Amino acid sequence: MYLTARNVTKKFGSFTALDNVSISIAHGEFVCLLGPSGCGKTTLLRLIAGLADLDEGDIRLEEEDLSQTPARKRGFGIVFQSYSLFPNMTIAENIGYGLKIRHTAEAHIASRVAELLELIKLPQAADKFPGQLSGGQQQRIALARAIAVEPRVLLLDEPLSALDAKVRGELRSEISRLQRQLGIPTLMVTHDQEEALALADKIICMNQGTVVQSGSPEDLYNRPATRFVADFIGTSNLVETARVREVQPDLLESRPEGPDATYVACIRPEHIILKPDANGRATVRSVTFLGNMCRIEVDAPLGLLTVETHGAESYREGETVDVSIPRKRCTWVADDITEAAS
Ligand SMILES: Nc1ncnc2c1ncn2[C@@H]1O[C@H](COP(=O)(O)OP(=O)(O)OP(=O)(O)O)[C@@H](O)[C@H]1O
Repeated sequence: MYLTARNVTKKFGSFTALDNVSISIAHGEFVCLLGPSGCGKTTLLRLIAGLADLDEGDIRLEEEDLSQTPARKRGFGIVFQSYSLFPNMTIAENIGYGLKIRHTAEAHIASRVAELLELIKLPQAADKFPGQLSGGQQQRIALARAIAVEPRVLLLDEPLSALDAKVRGELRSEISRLQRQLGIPTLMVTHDQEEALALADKIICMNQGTVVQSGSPEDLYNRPATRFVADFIGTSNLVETARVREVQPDLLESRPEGPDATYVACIRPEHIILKPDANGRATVRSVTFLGNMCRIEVDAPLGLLTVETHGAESYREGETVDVSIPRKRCTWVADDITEAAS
């Protein structure tokens, strides 16, 4: 592994913000730290950046212990949520800043800045000031400034969250393209699961100061380990074991051993098959048209289910339908919420 954080613990007074967290990033990998507000993502990023000290554990870059290396010597590029450009410097001066403080020759700075402006598709912006650019453009400049010095790792802290939806989508593609093109190992903090699914090679899902699951976007979506992950990433229908046993016992075949309270069935909305059926045992409660699909709430023997359909079939509120769930589409997840409560 290229960058590792091992058994990292960080406390603020008596509050444990990170509890024995371990993560790793491989060469060229794009890793997202994903989790709800307050779970410790930013704290972990700041420790890796060297902007705060950890209480226990270590952070290594290719086995080199970084504990005594100050932030500016780590050779990392950082982009924050707020664009944090220097308002009184031109765009060219902003991008070249890191090179200038490293005493790079002026001619080299100028050519590197021009190259980066091309790369981020803002070749005309060199002599402008940050205030003359849109939020999305400023964030691209912040990105160019971070990569100007050829960082060993790129750290992104919610870089898209201050932007409106359309610009966010564009910049998301831009970040993805740049990261792949340059191959810089990247760690991005986000609370937006869609963003993490779209960008990451690996998602590290966190909750309450711990890592709850990490893996590829496909792994986390298709094989969530816990109720928390199933709920946080995408939409899930979660059904208690006892209810499954009563209504559709064949779904129990893939269930790991354990008392009823330890696992719940997780069924994704797109895996439920609806059929119009006057004698069906389920009733459509609501239908929401979302353009490329319909989201339908159905009162079914398994409970209130959310179903997504892409088909031509349309449904009306109050209509009786048949609901079926293919056995292999049911995943069993650990009921961490029950465990925590008991
Ligand atoms: N300097 C600090 N002093 C005291 N508590 C802090 C400090 N920094 C962070 N915390 C607490 O540690 C917890 C984790 O904060 P952190 O900013 O890492 O969360 P986050 O997952 O990045 O959330 P968000 O998405 O809201 O930024 C929070 O409960 C926060 O209040």
